[in-house]
Amino acid sequence: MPSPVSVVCVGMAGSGKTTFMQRINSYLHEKKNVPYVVNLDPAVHSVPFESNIDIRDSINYKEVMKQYNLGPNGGILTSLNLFATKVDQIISLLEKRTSPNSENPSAKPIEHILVDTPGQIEVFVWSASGSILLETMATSFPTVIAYVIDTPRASSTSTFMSNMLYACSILYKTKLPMILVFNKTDVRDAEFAKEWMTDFDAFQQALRREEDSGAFGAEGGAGGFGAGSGYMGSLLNSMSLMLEEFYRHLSVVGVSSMTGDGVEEFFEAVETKRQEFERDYKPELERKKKEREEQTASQRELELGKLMKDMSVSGSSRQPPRKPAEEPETVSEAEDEEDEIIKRGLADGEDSDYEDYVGPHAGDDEGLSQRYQAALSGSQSAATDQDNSFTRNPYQRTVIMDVFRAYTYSTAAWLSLQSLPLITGPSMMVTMLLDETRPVSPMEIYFARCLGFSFLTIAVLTVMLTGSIPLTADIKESVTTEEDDPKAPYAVPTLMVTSIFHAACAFYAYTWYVTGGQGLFAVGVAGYSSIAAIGLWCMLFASSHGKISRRNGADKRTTGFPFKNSEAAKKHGKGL
Ligand SMILES: Nc1nc2c(ncn2[C@@H]2O[C@H](COP(=O)(O)OP(=O)(O)OP(=O)(O)O)[C@@H](O)[C@H]2O)c(=O)[nH]1
Repeated sequence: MPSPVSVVCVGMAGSGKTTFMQRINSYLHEKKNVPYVVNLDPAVHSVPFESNIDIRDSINYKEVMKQYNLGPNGGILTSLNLFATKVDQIISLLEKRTSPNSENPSAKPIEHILVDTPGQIEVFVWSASGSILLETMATSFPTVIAYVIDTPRASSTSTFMSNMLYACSILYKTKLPMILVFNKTDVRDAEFAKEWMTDFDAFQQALRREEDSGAFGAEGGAGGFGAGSGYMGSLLNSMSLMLEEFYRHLSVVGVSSMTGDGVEEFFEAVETKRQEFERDYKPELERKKKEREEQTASQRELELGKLMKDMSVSGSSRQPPRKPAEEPETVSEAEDEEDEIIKRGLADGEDSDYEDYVGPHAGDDEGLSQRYQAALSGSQSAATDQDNSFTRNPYQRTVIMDVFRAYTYSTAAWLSLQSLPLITGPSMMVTMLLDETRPVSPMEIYFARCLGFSFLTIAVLTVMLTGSIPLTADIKESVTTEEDDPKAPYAVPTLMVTSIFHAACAFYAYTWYVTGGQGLFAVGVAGYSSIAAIGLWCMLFASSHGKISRRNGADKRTTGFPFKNSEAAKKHGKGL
């Protein structure tokens, strides 16, 4: 099955992009070929179609303007920049939504992703964030640019040429297949434009006609700025010749977003361009992607080498700091200098400092290098795997799981510690806790032992339910607190219940300590509250319901800072 094609609509303000998007969206719905719609225009007040991803849900354009003290264009640009930081999430969401539904294999897969862009075309096409969004999209899906042109306004040779130059610049900037959509054909037929693009003489004649009638430079031949300028005429002439080659790379369709005329033709052009993308653009994109990956890998090698060298000289703290005037100017200079420092350090016998500093692994460069390699390659592969983003930072996961295990073991140890005297010497324990001197009743002994056994049971259950000690030798990988980790589904509930238990016991022991003043209760307060604190930390950082996102480390209580998106909040409130 071919992968879904992404259609990015760009065009000058008022050319009819949004109306066109609405038309192609409803056309696809009619054909029972539901598209996935993305709105990247943060400034649009309302869109006449339902968007699956809307920039306005996460970014409040007016707040951005206010907070950063920007004008409308700066506001749009900054909003796009902020949104571009989420490009990984967007692409993985698109990939997930457009992949076949395993739960419902008969459901028709999504074949089109429609993207609406801001009316300020240059803000999108010429900004870094626009490039990032487009490039990332194109590496995942065949991507086609639909450049929407206001046909009635392009009916004079000069506005037509301006539009073509703009289209040409977009083509060279994005390097993606492009379809010219002459919109509003219900007002003015696009045949003239198609003719001008294929027949140089026809354009020449139109130019001459405009010059002769003194209507040069205005739509519909009404005269205008620069009318009759001979220089402009000859410039347009030569430009039309120059653009001939460019026209050959384009598909041209006339569409009326109002009546729906030409939409079918547009989708035929999309299919042609999709095939062109697969044939001509994809290999080039993949070549570039590979090149970038190789570059990143070699850069990493270089950094690793430098890191190893840094480690080699890290013990030489007695080296005088380098003067600013001695700063190396090139990478090779810097490397030569580092080699020099290493040699000097070793000659001075400073490798003993280094050994002290690095510890037992000193000299085990290969092993160390391998460990760094593993850490670095781990972070690289995770960038493409959004849904496993918890695995993005293996170091962070290890730390979290270590604390989690420390919690479960200390819970088990603390409870076992209390259970031991209760089981082995119940009479002694009861006597210690009695205010009066009297023989201990059998009932008291029974309950004291029962309490001891209960503590021991909770201790065993805690380590088992959290998977800290797996029940089967088949579990080779360590257990996580992931919701979808089948190895320990009760890990998080056990964490919560036991943490509440510790907190309640700590409070109870505290009240007894305050009223009775017995030192044993103070020990109870210290023990229970310390473990409860670790449990709380685990609930915040290790649990799936934590307030701190394990995905990106964001604190969900302050995500609205510095500006809260009240519109999105309202929508979520309504369950939209
Ligand atoms: N007659 C006619 N009018 C159209 C057509 N398409 C759009 N319009 C009108 O053109 C105007 C601009 O349309 P929009 O869809 O808002 O244009 P846009 O490019 O999204 O505008 P910005 O978001 O401001 O850049 C509206 O008044 C539309 O009704 C069409 O095919 N025929």
